[in-house]
Amino acid sequence: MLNLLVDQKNAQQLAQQLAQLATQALIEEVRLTPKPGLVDQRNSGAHSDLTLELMEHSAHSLTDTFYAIAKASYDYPADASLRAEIGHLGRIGETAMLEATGGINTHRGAIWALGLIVSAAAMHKGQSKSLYQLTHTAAALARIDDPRQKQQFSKGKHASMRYRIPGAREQAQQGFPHVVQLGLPQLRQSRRNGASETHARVDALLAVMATLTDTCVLSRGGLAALDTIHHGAREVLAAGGMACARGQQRFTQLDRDAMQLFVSPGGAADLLSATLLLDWLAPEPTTNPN
Ligand SMILES: CC(C)(COP(=O)(O)OP(=O)(O)OC[C@H]1O[C@@H](n2cnc3c(N)ncnc32)[C@H](O)[C@@H]1O)[C@@H](O)C(=O)NCCC(=O)NCCS
Ligand SMILES: Nc1ncnc2c1ncn2[C@@H]1O[C@H](COP(=O)(O)OP(=O)(O)OP(=O)(O)O)[C@@H](O)[C@H]1O
Repeated sequence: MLNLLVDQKNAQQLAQQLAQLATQALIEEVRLTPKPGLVDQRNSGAHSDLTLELMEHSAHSLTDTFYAIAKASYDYPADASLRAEIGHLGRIGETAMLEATGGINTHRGAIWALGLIVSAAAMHKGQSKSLYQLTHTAAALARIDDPRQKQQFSKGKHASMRYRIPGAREQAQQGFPHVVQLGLPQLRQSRRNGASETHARVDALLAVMATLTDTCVLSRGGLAALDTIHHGAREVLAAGGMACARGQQRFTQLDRDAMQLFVSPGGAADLLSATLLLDWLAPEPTTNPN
């Protein structure tokens, strides 16, 4: 699949492939189990209105949006006109998601993060395998003002202003530092250490959670809850991660804390999807045995 992507010259085929990969990243994120406070295969975490089935249905409803974003971005520069178009398509995607879920927000933050990465990959015609090039291009697009963006209330914006912390917008504008510097390196390090793919992915989620100013957690639980989540995630990793018994014991505590505080690290989950997508688009260079 990856070789095909690199050789791809046709806008339509590339768009199809990117849309499938983005959808797959969402599906694999939600199926990953266990995740603290989040929807997974065990339960709905700290969500009374979300289920695994609804999240998967939502993910599939977004394939057309990712396709349209890739098609519009193919071989284009990150300029004001593309920003306006991608903003427009992103909002159509949000509407499609709400129609598919009966008005429930399942993937708003994910449309933003994955939409920008899909756009960047298509701008480079699927030919860039460089993590930095892809995230720099996505960031350049995110930094351009969207002329058609309405000034409306959002819980994320409110939390960002109230606590004076960066949220989803800034994470993208800075080139996804929690993915590039934390999630992806942890995913690959855990694999190298011999962890199973599931454990490596949970470790990657925890590496993001350990410092992310997640407006989902802040909106519901405030700074004290965010501190508990940060501390808990760090402790699991410090105990050796999910591949070892002590890490798993500490994880159980974090899982209980998230449920008791009734918080869900949705922003970290979105960035795990972004980590998976970038892992596929910009695979780790294999060392030459010679
Ligand atoms: C920037 C977005 C995410 C709005 O974010 P805002 O902070 O206003 O808050 P909102 O509460 O609606 O959504 C935030 C969501 O982001 C995720 N999130 C929360 N904290 C973080 C964080 N620190 N880092 C990354 N993601 C986070 C969570 O899933 C959360 O639910 C986005 O929906 C938007 O502006 N869309 C407009 C359409 C657009 O321009 N699309 C272009 C690309 S597709
Ligand atoms: N597995 C997951 N479980 C829960 N949320 C997830 C998961 N994966 C991604 N998310 C992200 O978490 C966000 C959920 O949003 P949030 O928790 O703010 O829900 P809400 O309905 O807007 O708020 P609230 O439930 O507090 O009223 C979505 O935008 C989505 O992108």
